[in-house]
Amino acid sequence: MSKLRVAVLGARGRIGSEAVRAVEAAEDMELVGALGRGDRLESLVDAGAQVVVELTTPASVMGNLDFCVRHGIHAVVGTTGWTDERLGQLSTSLDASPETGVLIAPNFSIGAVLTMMFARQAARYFESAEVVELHHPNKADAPSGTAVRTARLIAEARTEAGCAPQPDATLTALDGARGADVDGVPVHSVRLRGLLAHQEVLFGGEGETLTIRHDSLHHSSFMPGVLLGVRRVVSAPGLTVGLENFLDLG
Ligand SMILES: NC(=O)C1=CN([C@@H]2O[C@H](COP(=O)(O)OP(=O)(O)OC[C@H]3O[C@@H](n4cnc5c(N)ncnc54)[C@H](OP(=O)(O)O)[C@@H]3O)[C@@H](O)[C@H]2O)C=CC1
Ligand SMILES: O=C(O)C1=N[C@H](C(=O)O)C[C@H](O)C1
Repeated sequence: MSKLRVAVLGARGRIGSEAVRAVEAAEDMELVGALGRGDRLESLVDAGAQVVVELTTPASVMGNLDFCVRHGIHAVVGTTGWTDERLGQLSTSLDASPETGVLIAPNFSIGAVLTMMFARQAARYFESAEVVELHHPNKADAPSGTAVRTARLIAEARTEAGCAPQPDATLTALDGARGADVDGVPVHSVRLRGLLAHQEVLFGGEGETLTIRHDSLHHSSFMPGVLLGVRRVVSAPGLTVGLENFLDLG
């Protein structure tokens, strides 16, 4: 069987360099490109890349994906910064290239994906829900893409179930004391030397709380998800948001 021809964008970054090693080690893949800032995207076409793994910055990702979609190169995207407007823009460009697949994965680690799924499941049963994400201090953005996605899934589940808005009678004395409001769910960001990527989802009801916690302790935690995304995106045309769509979660 022929190997999948894969290129990594952001190849010298923290997660990109790990992805380069993971693709090189995968028996069913061939690394045909490892691009950093300033490298020519045209080299992806010259190298015959079938799938790009996009791990750059929110400022670069849209331009890179525009190029990939226009050239029929599938993409597995871990880069953050996704708004409804950006997703709409990407969907529109995919309409013109209907055989191309793009996976946006807010988090590639299986534990983080399960955290999001469990949080969505729990959301309707508790009056209160808050998300605390904790990351290394070099992270480019806050809140994390994972935390925003988690909060949105919680909010959607609560709306579908007809839940009332969360109780909160606090008068805040300082801006930011209650975190960022993501569709009615407070999201708090911690940046601390020594950490990598961590998240707690806190639920509260009458006389009880539930905490779901996930810890990524090394960038290797994201690699099985990256490789799964690469293998599956080639037969998933259009836009897929969330690695859970490629997992059998029962
Ligand atoms: N979905 C997931 O599971 C995960 C997602 N992420 C996300 O991935 C992204 C990268 O994170 P991280 O590796 O920590 O960040 P880094 O800053 O370590 O890496 C980003 C890399 O992208 C390079 N870059 C910037 N613009 C371009 C471009 N146009 N073309 C090619 N390369 C470019 C940067 O180069 P230079 O340094 O020269 O600017 C840098 O080497 C973030 O959005 C992060 O949140 C991270 C971990 C897991
Ligand atoms: O920048 C990181 O490190 C990470 N970014 C992603 C996010 O913003 O959710 C995924 C993971 O949390 C690591």
